[in-house]
Amino acid sequence: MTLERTYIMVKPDGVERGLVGEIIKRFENKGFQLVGLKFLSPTRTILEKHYADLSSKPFFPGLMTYMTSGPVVAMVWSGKGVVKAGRVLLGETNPLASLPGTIRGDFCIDVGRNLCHGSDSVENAEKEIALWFTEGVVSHNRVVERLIYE
Ligand SMILES: Nc1ncnc2c1ncn2[C@@H]1O[C@H](COP(=O)(O)OP(=O)(O)OP(=O)(O)O)[C@@H](O)[C@H]1O
Repeated sequence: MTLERTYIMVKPDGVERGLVGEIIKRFENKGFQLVGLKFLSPTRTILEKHYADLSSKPFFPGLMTYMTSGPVVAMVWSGKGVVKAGRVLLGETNPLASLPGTIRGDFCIDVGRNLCHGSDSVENAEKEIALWFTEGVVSHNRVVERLIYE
């Protein structure tokens, strides 16, 4: 079975605030599989590609300053429906509109400090994985698979 994949990134505020483990834990608890993980200081070049569709927005310069303010944790998670479910785990783009129980609903307030990124479609997930994980990801058959999927 080829499972869906998504690109999840803990942004610099999430790293600085010590929420990397908490964010990973929520994806692990759900049953999704971690297949890519790295800690890096993103360049403007990669961020300009990642956020290309937002380049004309008034908040774009601030977004670049925020995203280059420190290291990020880049991850690829795999599982049934993981793109949509990942966005549910993250919460709304605006944290004040996010319900308690979501990452943004529980841990942040401002849209420009919303802790994490999650791909918004299967197509964009694959583009983002290709951008951030040029070296590829791990291929591993977990033994717990039959306890998570029927
Ligand atoms: N009005 C805004 N003011 C400041 N920053 C914003 C604003 N809107 C979006 N952003 C920032 O740009 C990021 C990307 O915006 P987008 O509209 O693609 O939302 P998203 O897909 O929910 O977020 P992400 O791609 O980070 O998961 C947001 O997560 C947020 O950090």
